[in-house]
Amino acid sequence: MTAQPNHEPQPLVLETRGLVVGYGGRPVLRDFDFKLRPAEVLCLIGHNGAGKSTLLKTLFGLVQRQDGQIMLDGRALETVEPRRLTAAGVSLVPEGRGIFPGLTVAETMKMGLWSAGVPAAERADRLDWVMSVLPALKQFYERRAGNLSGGQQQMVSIGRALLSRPRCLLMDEPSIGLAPKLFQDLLQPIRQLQKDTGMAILLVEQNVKEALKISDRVVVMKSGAIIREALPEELNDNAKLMELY
Ligand SMILES: Nc1ncnc2c1ncn2[C@@H]1O[C@H](COP(=O)(O)OP(=O)(O)OP(=O)(O)O)[C@@H](O)[C@H]1O
Repeated sequence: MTAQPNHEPQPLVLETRGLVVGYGGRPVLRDFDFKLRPAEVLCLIGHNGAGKSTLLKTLFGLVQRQDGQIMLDGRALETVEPRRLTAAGVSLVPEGRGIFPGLTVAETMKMGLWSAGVPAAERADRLDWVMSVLPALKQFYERRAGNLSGGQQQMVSIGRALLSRPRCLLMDEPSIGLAPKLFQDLLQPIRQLQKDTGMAILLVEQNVKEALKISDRVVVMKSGAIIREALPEELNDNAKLMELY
């Protein structure tokens, strides 16, 4: 008997069903259904205050949901907290970079290896791997993070998020404060890594024009709801984007 091809669709990397999240009793996301597919770069855009960061933080367990399900690889998670998500291959590049200005890049990475739970015997190789993805890190490795440019700090933040070798990367406005050229310098290596490894990326961005260049799918949010799903090429002229804002 010949083996039958497996037609089972791959499970979604992350999914929410009926998600409800808010602050102090005021809901931000209501009955929110969302899907992140394997090996895609999904760009999440929308007005300030639409709830994009809230979604990312909730998916990573930094904000607690009030109701609904969060599914990882098709299975509902009982507890959603950063350590559990990191161990399962999800990593977050937080809004505002989240780096300690007084630490050198080397110290930041050392701490990152520890908090990602990388076994001591694998740490040197893991660092080498991150440096192979972002070689520019070597140029300022011994400098204090607080003395670096915005683009360099963002590279440190992304490098730290890669230390766990994630298969799913959540990025909250990595381009904030960066010129378009810097955006591409920073994110093209991540796009390449994503293509090489099949990693899934959820990218929240205000810099829509640059973000669309490296995205496979776009979701537009407004006031806590998804108002449009599209391919990047469907939104690549300003008029179409303006309709959504
Ligand atoms: N810690 C918090 N406490 C209270 N309200 C909050 C908190 N964080 C966010 N909010 C509110 O929740 C709503 C959604 O905010 P969120 O940061 O998720 O939006 P966003 O789409 O990421 O916007 P931005 O692009 O401005 O970051 C906003 O009204 C915001 O004021």
